Amino acid sequence: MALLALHSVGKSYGALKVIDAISLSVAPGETLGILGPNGAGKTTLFNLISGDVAADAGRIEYDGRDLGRLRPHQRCRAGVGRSYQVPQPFGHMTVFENLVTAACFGARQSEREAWHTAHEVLQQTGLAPHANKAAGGLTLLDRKRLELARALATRPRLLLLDEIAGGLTEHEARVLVQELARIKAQGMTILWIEHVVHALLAVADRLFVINFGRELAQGKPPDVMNDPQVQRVYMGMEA
Ligand SMILES: Nc1ncnc2c1ncn2[C@@H]1O[C@H](COP(=O)(O)OP(=O)(O)OP(=O)(O)O)[C@@H](O)[C@H]1O
Repeated sequence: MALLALHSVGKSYGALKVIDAISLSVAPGETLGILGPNGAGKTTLFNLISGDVAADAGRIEYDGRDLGRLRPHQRCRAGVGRSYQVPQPFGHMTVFENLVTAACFGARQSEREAWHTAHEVLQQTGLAPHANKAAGGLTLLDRKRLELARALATRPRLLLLDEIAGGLTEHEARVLVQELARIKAQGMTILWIEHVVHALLAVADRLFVINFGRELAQGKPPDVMNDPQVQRVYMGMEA
């Protein structure tokens, strides 16, 4: 059974259909990469899954359960963790405190459990040397890592990553990809929006391409990348 399934999900803002009858599913342990031009509706899709925005059509099932009635914090506690395109740490708090907060509120852990989780996630994401630094003073790579770490500290089964490699150097993106590959190898189910295509291709099992809120293509990465419609719309190449 799929861990996440969207059935004809839709969202409009006034006359603008931002998400139009999207159906997709993600199997446990699978990484689905989401591609699409700017403004295609990718972040809105995440907002619908995390509950930041309410769908006005269709059904979203997580682990066989209708997410529709759950508020964002309830979805998080059910195991849906996410990162944001623009990192959103508590800047005045340390990295460690940010992780403890995520574990306490996102996973309902006791303070003791949350400390344990924070230590584990610091190791997992390479942030241990920065544990006592204020989150607001981190480099872009470390802010991206913290965004990933905060999502992991909520103890998700499904991880939604929104442009986690955006703005990084080639080397930094490679480091992040290695971290994500390790997380995936531990069995995490991942939905990853990314414009840095080579980073996405290094981890994704399947790709899903959105254009104007609709599905343009989905399937195995080589098939999708060679699809003439995808090449024309997404990469600006003539078929
Ligand atoms: N709250 C809102 N009110 C009105 N329009 C919105 C709102 N949120 C998003 N939109 C519009 O919906 C469309 C899709 O936006 P979205 O952020 O989901 O795209 P995206 O694919 O994530 O883009 P990018 O790759 O640039 O991050 C855009 O036209 C955007 O302007």
